[in-house]
Amino acid sequence: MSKTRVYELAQQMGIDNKELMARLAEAGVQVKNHMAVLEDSDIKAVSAPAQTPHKEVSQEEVRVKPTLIRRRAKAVEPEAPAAAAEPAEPEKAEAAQPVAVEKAPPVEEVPKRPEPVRARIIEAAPAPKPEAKPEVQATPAPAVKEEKPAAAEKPAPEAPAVLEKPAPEAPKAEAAPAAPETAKPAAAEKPVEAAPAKAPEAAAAKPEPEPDKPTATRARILGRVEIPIPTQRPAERREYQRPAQGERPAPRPGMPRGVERPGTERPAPRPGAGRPGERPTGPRPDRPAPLTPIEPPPLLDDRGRKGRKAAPAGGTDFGKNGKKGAAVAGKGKKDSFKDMLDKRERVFEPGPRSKGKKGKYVEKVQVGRKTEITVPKAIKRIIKISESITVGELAKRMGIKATDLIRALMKLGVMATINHPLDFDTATLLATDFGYEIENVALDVDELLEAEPDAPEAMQKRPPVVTIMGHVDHGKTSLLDAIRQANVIAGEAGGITQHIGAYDVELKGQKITFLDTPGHEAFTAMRARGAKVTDIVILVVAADDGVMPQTREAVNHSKAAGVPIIVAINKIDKPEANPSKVKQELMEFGLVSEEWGGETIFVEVSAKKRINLESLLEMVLLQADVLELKANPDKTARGTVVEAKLDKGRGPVATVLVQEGTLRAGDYFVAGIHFGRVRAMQNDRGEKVNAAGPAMPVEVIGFNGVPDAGDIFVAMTDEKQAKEIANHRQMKLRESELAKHSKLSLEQLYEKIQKGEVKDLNTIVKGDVQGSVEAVAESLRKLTTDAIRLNVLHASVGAITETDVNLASASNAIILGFNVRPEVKAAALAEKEGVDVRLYNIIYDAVDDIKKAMEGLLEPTFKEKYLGRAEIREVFSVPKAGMVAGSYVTDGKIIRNAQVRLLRDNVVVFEGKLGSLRRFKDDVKEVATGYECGMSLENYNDIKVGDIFECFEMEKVAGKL
Ligand SMILES: Nc1nc2c(ncn2[C@@H]2O[C@H](COP(=O)(O)OP(=O)(O)OP(=O)(O)O)[C@@H](O)[C@H]2O)c(=O)[nH]1
Repeated sequence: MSKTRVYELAQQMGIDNKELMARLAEAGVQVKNHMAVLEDSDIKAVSAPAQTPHKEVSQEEVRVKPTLIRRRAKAVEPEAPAAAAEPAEPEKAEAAQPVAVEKAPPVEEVPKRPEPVRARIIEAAPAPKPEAKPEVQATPAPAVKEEKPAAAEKPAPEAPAVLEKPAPEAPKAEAAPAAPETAKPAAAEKPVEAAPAKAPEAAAAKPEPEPDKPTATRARILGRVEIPIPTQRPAERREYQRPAQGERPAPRPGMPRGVERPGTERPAPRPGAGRPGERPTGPRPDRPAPLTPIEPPPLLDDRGRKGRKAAPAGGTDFGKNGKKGAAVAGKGKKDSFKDMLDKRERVFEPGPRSKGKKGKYVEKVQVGRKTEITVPKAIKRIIKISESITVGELAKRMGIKATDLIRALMKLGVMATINHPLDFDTATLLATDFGYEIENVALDVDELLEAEPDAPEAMQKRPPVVTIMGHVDHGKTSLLDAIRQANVIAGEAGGITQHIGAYDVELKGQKITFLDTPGHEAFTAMRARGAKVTDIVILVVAADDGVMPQTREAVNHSKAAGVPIIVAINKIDKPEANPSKVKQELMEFGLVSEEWGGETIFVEVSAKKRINLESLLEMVLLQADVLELKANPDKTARGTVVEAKLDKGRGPVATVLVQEGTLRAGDYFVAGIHFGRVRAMQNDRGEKVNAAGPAMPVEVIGFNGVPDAGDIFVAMTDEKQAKEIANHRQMKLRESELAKHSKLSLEQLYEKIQKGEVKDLNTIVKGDVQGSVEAVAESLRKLTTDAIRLNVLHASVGAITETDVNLASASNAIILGFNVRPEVKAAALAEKEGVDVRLYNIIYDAVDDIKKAMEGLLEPTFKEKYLGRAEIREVFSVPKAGMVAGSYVTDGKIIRNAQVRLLRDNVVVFEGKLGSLRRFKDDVKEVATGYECGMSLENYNDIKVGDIFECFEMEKVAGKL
C-alpha cells in the first residue's frame, strides 16, 4: 500500500542508502536515487524473503531445550553439519550453503553464547527464500550434495551431540573468529541476508537477535519507546545504533557468528557483483528466517515478536527491528507517552527545559485560567471615610494587602501599623497611588448643629448673662451671694435656693442671669473651650487691694472675648478702701471710668454691707440695653453646659444655660460626646420647669453620661441623629486623645533626653464631680518638682472607662479615681494591660500618696484585690436584719468576710462590711458567679434595685508608684 522509498528502507535496514542501492543493483533493481520508490518485490529482493518457502521443505522440529528449537529439513539434514564442521574453508562453506539452505531454518534464538555456533550451524540454516530455493536446488545444491557428502554426513551425526553438548564446541566457535577474516565476504552475506560483502553491514543487518538475548548482565528488553521524539532524535539514534551494530561483529569474540554463518549458510550463492542478474540467488535473505515463521521460543521477547509482526511485509523488519519495528509497535504507545509527558510537564514542571517544551509549557499555561484583575467601576473606586481611617481598613477597602499599604507608607516616610489611623490627606495620597479616591463623608457636626439664622422679627429681648470675675478674695462669691440673697429676699421669700452653677435675678421686671461657678473651674473650662456664654463681665476689684494678677487676666480674657466689663469696686466699706487708686490702675488696661471721660462703668459696692448692689444691677441692665441682647425663643433650644456632675440619686445632671430657642421636657439633645432626652428640668430654686427660654439656666436630667462644662447643648427632634453625633464625637475624642498621647510621649522622651534624668509621672484623674476633679488635678500639677514632672493627661467626671485605661496604658499613666469605680470591662482591661488604678475617697489621701511616692517615701500599703460583683435585683425589708438585697453574682465571687462597697451608677455610695450572706436560709461563706444570694450591709440600709455590690479585700503590698 504505502510506498517505501529507498532511504526509508535503508533506514529500516539500518544501512546506508548507497549500500542499499548497491544491493538493489545486485538484485537487479535499478533505482535512481535514494528517493526512488520501491516496489514490494524490490524490497523483498533486497531484504529478507518471505518465509513461506519453508512450508515447502519438509522440516523436523525438535525442541532441544526450552529455549532452543531445532528444525531441520529431513531430506538434507546430514549435509548441514558438514559446513559447520569446517567453517574455516570458505569454499566449502559456500559449497555447503545450498545444503544449509535445504536444511531447516535455524533456531532464531540462541540462548547461550557458546551454543550459537553449533546451533546455528546446525539449525540456523536459513530458510531459503521461496524464489531462491528452487534455484538453489536446481543448480548448486545437488552439486554440493555430491561434492560433500562426507562432510555433510560427518557432522550430521554430530549435530545432535553438539546440540546436546554445546560446550565442547565452544572452543571451536571461539577459534572461529580468525577464519572470518578470510571468509569475511561469505560470513557477511549470511547474516545480512543478502548483503554483499561488508561485514559491518552484515552485522548491522541482524542486530535484533542479539540485544534480545537476556544474559546475566543484560536485562531482557521488552520493548522500546521513543520518548521525546524531537526531530533530531532519530538521527542520533541511528548514529548511535549503527556504529554499535557495526562494531558488534568484530568486538564480540564470544559470538563468532560471522564465522559460522559464512560457513553454514550460503556463502556461495551470494549475490556477488558478478551475478547481479541472478536475482533469485542474490537476495538470499537466509537470516530473516529466525524472525519469521518459527514459533517463538520461550525466551523470545516482545521486541522480537514485534519485529516479526512487522516483518510480514517481507523482512524489511530486520533493519528496522530496532527502529521501525519499535516505531511501529510503539506508535500508539508513543502518542500516549507523549500525552503523558505533556501532562507531566503541565503538572510537575514549572519551568521549561527545552525550547520545544517551553513552547508547550507556555501554551499550557495560557490555556489555564488566568487570574483576572478586576478593575472596579469608577464609582466603586471612591472610598468614603469619616475624617480618618485605619491602615487596615483602607487596605481592605481597596482590596489590597495591608502590608502593601504599610510599604507604601514607609516610602512616604511614615512608619505605621495596621491599626494606625490615617487622616484624610494621607489616605488620599495613598489611595491615589492605588487608583482610588477618598471622599470625606465625616459627619459635619458643626454644620449639622449650626444655628439657623433667625428672622429679625422673631428675635426677642433676652436677659443678659453675667459672669463675675476677679482676683482671689476680692469678694466675688460674697457679691454673688449678696445679689442673690437680696434677690431672693426681694422676690420669692422662702424659696429654697440650691446651687446649680447659675441663677437668675429679677430687678424691676427684668431678669439678669448670673453664672455662679464653684471656684472658677467651670468658667475656666468654658473659656478654654471657647464657649461664649457671658454677655457682661463684672470685674470685682477690692478697693483696698487694687489690681492684681488675676484682675489683669480677667480683663484680658474679657477683652479678647469682646465682652463688655463693668467694674465693681468692692469692699468700699473698708476704711482703707481707695477706689480712685483702682480706677487709676485700671486705666492702663483701657478701662477708663465715665467720670474720667471713658466708657467703662464703675460701681463702688460693698458685698458685705450690700451697698450699691441694686445700682450695679441697674448698670448691668443698662449695658444689656446697649448690647441689644436678643434671641429667638421659638425654635429648638441651644445652650451651653455650665456645670455637670454625677448625682448619686439622679445620675448625670447638668446645668444648662439656654441661649436661644426653648428647651422643653422630653426633648432629645446632644451635648459634647453625650446625648439624651430631657427627663426633667428644674431651676436654681428647685422648682420643676417644663420649658426654659433664652438665658435661662436649668438643671437637666437625662444625659447618658456626664458632659463637660462648656459643652454645647443642642436639642434635637431625632434621637437617632443625636446618638450618631455623640458617637461620632466620642470616636473623634478617642482618636485625638490617643494622638495627643503619642505626641506627648515623644515630646517627653525628647525632653528627658534634653533635661537629663527628669522623670514624668502621667496621671488620669476621674471623679464624681467636676469640682473635685479639677481640685485634684490642680493639686497634682502643683506637685511637680525639679526631679519629677507630674502631668495630668486627662481629668473628667464619671466612672473609669476603657478609654481611660487605654489612654493610661498607652502613656504609661496611673489612674486616680475619687469616689468612682472602674467599669467592669475597664477593670479587666486595666488588669490585662497592667495599668495601675488607684481609688480614693479622700482627695488628701491621693495627693499624699503621690507626694510620698515622688519622694520615695511611699510606705507599704494595702492594695485592693477585686473579688467579685453582685447585682441587686430585689430589696426586702427584714425585721431586725434591716434591708436585705436579693442579688445575683455577675462576676467573681462574694465572700462573707470580705469588704464590700455599694455602687450606684459607678459611684461609691457605701463602703464597709457585709452584715449577712445567705443562700436561701443558710448562711454561706461565699457565693460564686451565676448564683443568687441575699445580702445585707452592716449599718447601711439605703439599698436600691440596680445597685451593685462590689466585693474586695485588701492586700498588703510594698508601696510603689
Ligand atoms: N469688708 C468687706 N469684706 C468683704 C467684702 N466682700 C467680701 N469680703 C470678704 O473678703 C473675703 C473673700 O471674699 P470671697 O467672696 O470669698 O472672695 P472670692 O473672690 O470669692 O474668693 P475666691 O473664691 O477665693 O476667689 C471674705 O472674707 C469676705 O468676707 C466687702 O464688701 N467688705
